[in-house]
Amino acid sequence: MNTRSEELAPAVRSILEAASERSGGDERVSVDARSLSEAFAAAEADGRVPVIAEVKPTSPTTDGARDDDPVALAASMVEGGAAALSVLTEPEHFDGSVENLTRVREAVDVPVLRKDFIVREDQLDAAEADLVLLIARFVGDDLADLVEAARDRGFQPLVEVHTREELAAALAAGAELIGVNNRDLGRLEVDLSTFESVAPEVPDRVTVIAESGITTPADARRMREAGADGLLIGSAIMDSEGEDASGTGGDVSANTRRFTAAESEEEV
Ligand SMILES: O=P(O)(O)OC[C@@H](O)[C@@H](O)c1c[nH]c2ccccc12
Repeated sequence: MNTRSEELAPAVRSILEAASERSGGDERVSVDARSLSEAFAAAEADGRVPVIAEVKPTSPTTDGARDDDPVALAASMVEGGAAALSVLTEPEHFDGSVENLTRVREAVDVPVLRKDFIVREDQLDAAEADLVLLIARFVGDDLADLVEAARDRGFQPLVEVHTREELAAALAAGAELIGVNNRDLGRLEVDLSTFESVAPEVPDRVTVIAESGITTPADARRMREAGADGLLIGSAIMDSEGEDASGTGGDVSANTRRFTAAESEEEV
């Protein structure tokens, strides 16, 4: 593994240590995946911004945790127009679980991404999902093998990058779905100009998703103008803070709608 661990934030180092020790599934999974590109096309046809809404109970950069039922959260996200969902399965730092993912996927009919720190092939077998995240920086030279291993099982691999170098590695590994993470895993800081500088290098045939730090509808429009086919949004949708008298700040469905409706006339 080529993780350049000396450049990683301590929280991320601890996440990776835990990930390398986590066991995978006993049996190889075989999934019949729901297509992300079809889900994005359906959202576009309907005038919705294609949003992957993320069920993330907590994270190293979040204060507090949300302990609502993940299935109820997922249903609200779909009601708010989310084209797809992302479910954290990392247990130690994000309060996620494979069980949450499985229950959510059974309850909705949109594609579901498994969000975790996969570093070995057997870890792909821990759960069925439509998409799996592979983080270029953490898998290093194993990227092409993991992309292939994921496809062999029926998953659509989403390869996460943060720099142009990682983008080049993702393309060389045959990635067709690429997420540009605006969060730097070294300092854990978010900068939306990351997407703006990396996205122009992505070939048209590749689907590109802007990840992290999208907190307002204006941010969503900014990422779309920079070429995002879809947006991955967690905290701003999960947020129960900022609840106003009408309670809308904590309403996951309304929070989702703010982003899916960011390009429509009646945007609020
Ligand atoms: O909560 P945000 O800033 O909207 O970010 C969502 C998502 O991009 C973020 O959770 C994320 C991006 N890449 C990851 C890798 C692992 C865990 C989490 C992530």
